[in-house]
Amino acid sequence: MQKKQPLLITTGEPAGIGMDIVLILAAENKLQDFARPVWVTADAKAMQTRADELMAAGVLKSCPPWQTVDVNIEANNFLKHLSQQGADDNNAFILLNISCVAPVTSGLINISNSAMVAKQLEIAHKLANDKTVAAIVTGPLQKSALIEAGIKLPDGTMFSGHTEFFMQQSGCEKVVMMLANQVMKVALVTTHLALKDIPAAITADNVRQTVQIVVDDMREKFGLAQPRILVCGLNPHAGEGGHLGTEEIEIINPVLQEFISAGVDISEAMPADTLFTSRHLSNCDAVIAMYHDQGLPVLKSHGFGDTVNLTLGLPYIRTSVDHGTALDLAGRGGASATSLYQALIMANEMADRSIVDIPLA
Ligand SMILES: NC(=O)c1ccc[n+]([C@@H]2O[C@H](COP(=O)([O-])OP(=O)(O)OC[C@H]3O[C@@H](n4cnc5c(N)ncnc54)[C@H](O)[C@@H]3O)[C@@H](O)[C@H]2O)c1
Ligand SMILES: N[C@H](C(=O)O)[C@H](O)COP(=O)(O)O
Repeated sequence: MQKKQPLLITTGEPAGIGMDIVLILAAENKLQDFARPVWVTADAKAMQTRADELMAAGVLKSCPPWQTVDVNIEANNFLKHLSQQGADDNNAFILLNISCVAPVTSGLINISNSAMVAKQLEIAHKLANDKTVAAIVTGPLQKSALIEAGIKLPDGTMFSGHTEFFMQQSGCEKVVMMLANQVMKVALVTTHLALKDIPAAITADNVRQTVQIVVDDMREKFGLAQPRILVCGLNPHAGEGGHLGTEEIEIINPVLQEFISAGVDISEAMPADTLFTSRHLSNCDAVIAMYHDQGLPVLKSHGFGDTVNLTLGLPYIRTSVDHGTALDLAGRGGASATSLYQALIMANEMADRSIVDIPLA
């Protein structure tokens, strides 16, 4: 029987809950809900230790079955490289082993292991870019650990997140971070920026590229022919007619008018405080917010744990959990795997909708 391409999960920071949530889904047989193999990047020894800890904590009744293979990313044919190691799909997942240099302690960051986290992202990009895997589903990483370890983005600037890493590694000029749950979808014009740097990043080009990517991907990835989009202003009361800031008048609205004239169902800049009310949300498919903490706290207050983070505008599918490394919970229990499960469902649906899905021989 021909199989579909795998979903690849990166477990991210080994001291965080990335491995815990994979093990929880595997133990509940939820990784088998997709008609696709599931591959997981992690350190094999650390995964076994984490499973032992979770069994001791009573979170897992037994150790879920997985198969470990070593990763040679330089292999011309990655599938052949795996099959030469006897990889098969009779287990909950295939663990692509990427070794940590230092022992892993649950809940305790060791920046010596940050290179292993970065390696997971490089491997994920390569396998998604050459269509060996159907989609990347990322677990949480600790941005500060990568920064403190001296790991940079591909362009040599400070590491700031998966979104920026995959954008640069793919050679994209712009991608869009969107978080989605049952209540709303929120896309951001700017991502991981200090608050003081945001006004300068709200340029006509940035707003235009963001709207275009959101419109295109709402059509392609969510199957909405005419998405209804509402846009937040940058300033309180969307600038109060220019008395509380002029970005709406000078930058944001002229760009939005271009889209309105072209027939896109999009608002002008609206006061963010009242945009996020049920009257408006019930009549829109996506909100565009100007910056991270304008949109995400509202969204996460309506479904933290059931939200998916996705990157629009990439040449491949990437979804992610909505939470961070939760160091306080790693190896102890209490971590919910629901966001990872939702991220897998969304990635699988997008891959099924995509025409690039190639059956494996
Ligand atoms: N996808 C990602 O890679 C991602 C996303 C958000 C934050 N982060 C990073 O994670 C690190 C820690 O960030 P933070 O402390 O702000 O956020 P966090 O999400 O790690 O933790 C916030 C709170 O939520 C709880 N929590 C988080 N995930 C949970 C889960 N699955 N189940 C139950 N409770 C959960 C934690 O215990 C904590 O109390 C930072 O370095 C941040 O940059 C990474
Ligand atoms: N902004 C994301 C959130 O709050 O969930 C998170 O920092 C992860 O971002 P990346 O996917 O770019 O790592």
